[in-house]
Amino acid sequence: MSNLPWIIKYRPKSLNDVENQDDVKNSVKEWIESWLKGKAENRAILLYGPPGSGKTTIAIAVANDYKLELMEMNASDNRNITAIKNIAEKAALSGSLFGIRGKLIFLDEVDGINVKQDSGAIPAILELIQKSKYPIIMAANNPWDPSLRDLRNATKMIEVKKLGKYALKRILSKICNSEKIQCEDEALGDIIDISEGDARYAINLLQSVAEGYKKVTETTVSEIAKRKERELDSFETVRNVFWAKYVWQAKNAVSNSQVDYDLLIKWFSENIPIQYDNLEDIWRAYDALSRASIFLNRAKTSGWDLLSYTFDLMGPGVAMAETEKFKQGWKPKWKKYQFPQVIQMLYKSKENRDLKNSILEKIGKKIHTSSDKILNDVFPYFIQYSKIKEVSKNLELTPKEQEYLSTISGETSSEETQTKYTQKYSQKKTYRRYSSSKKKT
Ligand SMILES: Nc1ncnc2c1ncn2[C@@H]1O[C@H](COP(=O)(O)OP(=O)(O)OP(=O)(O)O)[C@@H](O)[C@H]1O
Repeated sequence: MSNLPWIIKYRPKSLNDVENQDDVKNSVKEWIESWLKGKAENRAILLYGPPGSGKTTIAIAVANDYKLELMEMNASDNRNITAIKNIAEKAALSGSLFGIRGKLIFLDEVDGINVKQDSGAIPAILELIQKSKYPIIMAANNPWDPSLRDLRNATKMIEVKKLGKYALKRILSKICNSEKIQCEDEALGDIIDISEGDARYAINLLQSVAEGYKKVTETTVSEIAKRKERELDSFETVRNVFWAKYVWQAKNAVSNSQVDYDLLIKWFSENIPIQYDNLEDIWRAYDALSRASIFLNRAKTSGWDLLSYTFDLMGPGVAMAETEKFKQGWKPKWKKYQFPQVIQMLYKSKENRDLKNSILEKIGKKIHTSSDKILNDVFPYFIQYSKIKEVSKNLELTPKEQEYLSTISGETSSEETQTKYTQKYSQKKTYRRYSSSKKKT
């Protein structure tokens, strides 16, 4: 349970728990009750409104309240068209027989249907609406595309407005209480402002701050919000891919990402073993990622049209590596993602290089010699024989430079230092041999 994303853990089970949206709840209740009595004017309803306003939540709550089995499907995934046709066939035949639990069909994201690619999708849904003996709820963010005209005409349209500040505050405060986390009022206010009425975004942000910092304060929220451009986008891309249930979701996540492609590969590489537990899933995900990397390199040299293969492999390839995803009842697992270690190491080594150069410069100034000469002729002996405390004062070394010196010298016995140096030196030689042999070939 603790691994569940909060948007799932705290999704209202009943319409009574859905915050605000009273008009929507009343219209939906009225419609479903008339449906169940066989008196509905409209065979389907279309809930439309901005992301995270509660459309899916309302559909799930209706199914729970009226004890209907929810058949949820994403309309914009073209693999589902055949499934929709099958449901249309079955739904036409079965009907709600006495004693058999009724069903509620939920078609999400009907505005994501690519009419050019899936010309059969809208007719299949229209047929489903006509034939179905079960009620149908559809959801869309933007239902006003001309291609959706027939769907609009075949349904009762219900607008779901974005959530107001008070409703969001109640949702977030309840979560803070249940999770027993310290949440400052002002910090919740900031999360609400940033989220602009999107409950999913607000809850995800709250979870990121709470898991990252334990306390939800104005400072910790602004830390995460400040990093949004730089880091959260990587976190979000990775999360959206791992949580994608459909191929198109995973592909959208990578193709809309602001993160540099090479960097994104490193993010996935770091987090695949964190997200997936099954060894075979991990193997499949790395296999796809390594191919994504090959295509990225080819795209750089042979032409950027190859980039779409990188997207396919890095997004859907990694996302669909998890076999559990294809089973009934799969839910995404919340994992705490990690910044790529390899980049941290690069930062660290750059920082170390800068420290070393500045020490070389300081020694050079004292003995009037170039940094290059110091590096080759003086530095090895300097580390081995000098007393860091003494030279630090003389050279006016900063605390970081002193720390660097003591780390590389290890403040060890000269014998140990010498062994270290010999090893380092022979590594350097090996590297030189390797690079010169590479040049020759
Ligand atoms: N009115 C609400 N009351 C309580 N929680 C809500 C409400 N609306 C949304 N939420 C929370 O926000 C999460 C996201 O909402 P939901 O998935 O229903 O949005 P949506 O409108 O279907 O979004 P999208 O258009 O992106 O599919 C839910 O899991 C739920 O936890």
